[in-house]
Amino acid sequence: MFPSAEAGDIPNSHSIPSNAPEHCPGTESELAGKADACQGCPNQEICASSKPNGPDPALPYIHERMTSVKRKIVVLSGKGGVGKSTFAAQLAWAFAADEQLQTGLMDVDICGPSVPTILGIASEQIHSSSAGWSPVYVQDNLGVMSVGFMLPSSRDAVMWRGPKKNGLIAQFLKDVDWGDLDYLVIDTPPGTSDEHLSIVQYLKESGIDGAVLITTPQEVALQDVRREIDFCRKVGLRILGVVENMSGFVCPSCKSESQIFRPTTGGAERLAKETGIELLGKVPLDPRIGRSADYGLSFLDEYPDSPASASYLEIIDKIKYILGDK
Ligand SMILES: Nc1ncnc2c1ncn2[C@@H]1O[C@H](COP(=O)(O)OP(=O)(O)OP(=O)(O)O)[C@@H](O)[C@H]1O
Repeated sequence: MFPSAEAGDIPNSHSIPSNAPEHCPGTESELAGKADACQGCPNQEICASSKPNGPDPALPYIHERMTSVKRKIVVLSGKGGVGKSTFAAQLAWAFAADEQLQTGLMDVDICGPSVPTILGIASEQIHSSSAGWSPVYVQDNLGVMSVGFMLPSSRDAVMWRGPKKNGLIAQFLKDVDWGDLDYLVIDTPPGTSDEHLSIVQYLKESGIDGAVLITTPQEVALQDVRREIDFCRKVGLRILGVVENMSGFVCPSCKSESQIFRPTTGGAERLAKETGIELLGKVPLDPRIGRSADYGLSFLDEYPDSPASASYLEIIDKIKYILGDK
């Protein structure tokens, strides 16, 4: 059985102050307070005087484990509820549709793990062996790891502060026996918090291939995506592109499309132009996506001919193309 989530190292947390300049190296960096970007920053003196902690002892183990993962893709969103976990699941399912490809899905949304439900494996538990913790397998070539598997029930809340969350993420990266993976999709909580910084820090050496940003068309969601873009740029995380989710409603009967979020529809297009980031595509609002997720079924398999499936597949093809895998 799975060892307690309490166990393991508690790595250093690091942060970028909210009033940090562009290209802030972060308070844990050896360059804290000393980089060009720090000149004139109100935090410069504090950062320069605080001794950076030594390298995290988990890093070499993480690097060793991650050498057997070819591609690591992080799924981000500024706001909650925009469909990030649903997209991460479809992405993993689509990769795994090719039997030759080994895929992992890691859910680091520690306080709101929805991946086990979306993949229909919420009642599963994690087992450990001498090789590490075994992911839960949805099918032979699709393994999943989530804090959701460690909770007694889906009603139980995880109330952890940053260092404890970081400790679990380090364990997911170094102790999970993913085996050789072609793709590791990492689902994150909304916003830019400890979990995101940990992932970036822990995978710095092995490298993250890119981030996919999910948004809905409303301006409030787009504002948060701008912050997410700023975060990615500050930490040097490559952005593969933006996906506009719940973008219009296609009636399943008459196939006509209604713009639910008028007049802000098209916001992701504008944002993409404004920021020079690729708009990977738009996924329409389709109530069957929510139903499939609630029943733990792959929407792509259930409704392969739907406009939403066509959009998902087009977006996933673009991601593969950008990564040079197509
Ligand atoms: N295109 C879509 N059409 C209809 N429903 C959708 C669509 N995308 C996602 N949903 C539904 O919207 C809800 C929120 O999706 P999801 O849990 O993936 O969001 P999230 O961004 O990961 O949220 P959080 O970060 O707060 O966990 C779910 O019920 C999901 O089934």
